[in-house]
Amino acid sequence: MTATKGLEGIVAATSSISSIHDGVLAYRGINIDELAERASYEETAYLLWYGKLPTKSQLLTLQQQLSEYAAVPQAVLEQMKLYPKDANTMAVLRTGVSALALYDENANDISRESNQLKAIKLQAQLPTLIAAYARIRDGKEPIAPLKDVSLAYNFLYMLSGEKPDEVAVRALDQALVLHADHELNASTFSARVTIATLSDIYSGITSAIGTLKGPLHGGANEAVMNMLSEIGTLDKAEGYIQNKLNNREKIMGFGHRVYKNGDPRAKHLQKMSRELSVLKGDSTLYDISVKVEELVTGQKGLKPNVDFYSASVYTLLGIPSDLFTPIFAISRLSGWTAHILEQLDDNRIIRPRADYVGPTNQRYIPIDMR
Ligand SMILES: CC(=O)SCCNC(=O)CCNC(=O)[C@H](O)C(C)(C)COP(=O)(O)OP(=O)(O)OC[C@H]1O[C@@H](n2cnc3c(N)ncnc32)[C@H](O)[C@@H]1OP(=O)(O)O
Ligand SMILES: O=C([O-])CC(=O)C(=O)O
Repeated sequence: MTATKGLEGIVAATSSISSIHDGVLAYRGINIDELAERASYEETAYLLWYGKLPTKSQLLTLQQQLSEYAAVPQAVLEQMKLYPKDANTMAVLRTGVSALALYDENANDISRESNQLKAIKLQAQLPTLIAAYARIRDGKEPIAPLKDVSLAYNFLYMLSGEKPDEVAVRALDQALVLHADHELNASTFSARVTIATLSDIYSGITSAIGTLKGPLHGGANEAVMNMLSEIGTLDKAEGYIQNKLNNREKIMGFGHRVYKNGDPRAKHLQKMSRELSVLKGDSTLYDISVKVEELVTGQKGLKPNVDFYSASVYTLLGIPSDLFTPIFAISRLSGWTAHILEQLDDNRIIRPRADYVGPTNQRYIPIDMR
């Protein structure tokens, strides 16, 4: 038995949810470029869950369900008020989702019907949880979700209490479409591993949130923003990046396990970043990002991944950087839960082997002889 570090190149599941072939990402066979331009996040979530695009009435039903379930139990909000105000927002989300399970009497029902409904409920509740904590830690009261608005609209509204503008809603909606699923990425894999033991969906999602949190995965979008803030001005970009590369440090938002010739989602986020900069009349962040890309791609051949331009997009939307990875979770929730349903449809416990390389033929030494 020989191990492959990081399971690179290992095919660990069959799936019909999303595919990456020759650098093309597709959800249920539809190219992400087309979905990014034309689909709403709600349509995308439906597509991931049910395998086909919704009809008008199916979409309406989903939108009504998302509205109906968006409120979170008051007890969970009260607990959030007791969390430290400087808690890591992904830790808050992980704990919040875990708490939601305590108030769901069907939490441990793993039938397909119940899991599908819980997937919709979690999709509806995640934005509410995140927006509530963002306000609580700023000393404000959470804002109740609106009915009959899109998920992107509701999230922006619950953050500020103000009607978000159309451009911001469309930009966030498109970012959510782009992040919704990505084959067997680390967090999806951890959700599948958890659920394959026949554990409940909340456990699967808390595993996934914990996995997404790391800076080599979803946490990279916040790390990109920290880097752009440290750079500060365009003239400092070159020295900053050169110094990191000389020290063999990783540049966040670059590289990918699967894409070696570029991430097909990055161009959409770059375009969005450029357009939002123009609207804001300040292109500092965008210009620094482009310069960083030029340097990193030029010197290392590494291309930006989905996290790189999302950092400037979210900042230009006025969103604080510690909400970037939670926003990624809002979007990936549809992918995670689609994979959970798929795993349970044809389940087998996921249990690979390890190539043991430690000492052998050792004896027990009594404690007073060690
Ligand atoms: C949503 C997502 O999860 S997208 C990924 C988000 N993560 C990041 O942006 C973090 C930065 N990127 C990385 O750490 C990596 O590229 C990963 C984690 C995405 C992929 O990791 P792997 O597939 O294991 O790539 P691996 O680490 O083998 O990279 C190959 C080489 O490129 C280098 N490299 C990879 N990414 C970077 C980077 N961002 N900056 C500098 N060098 C890099 C590695 O150091 C390695 O060099 P070496 O061969 O001299 O040791
Ligand atoms: O697939 C991966 O390894 C990382 C990921 O989640 C993505 O790129 O969306």
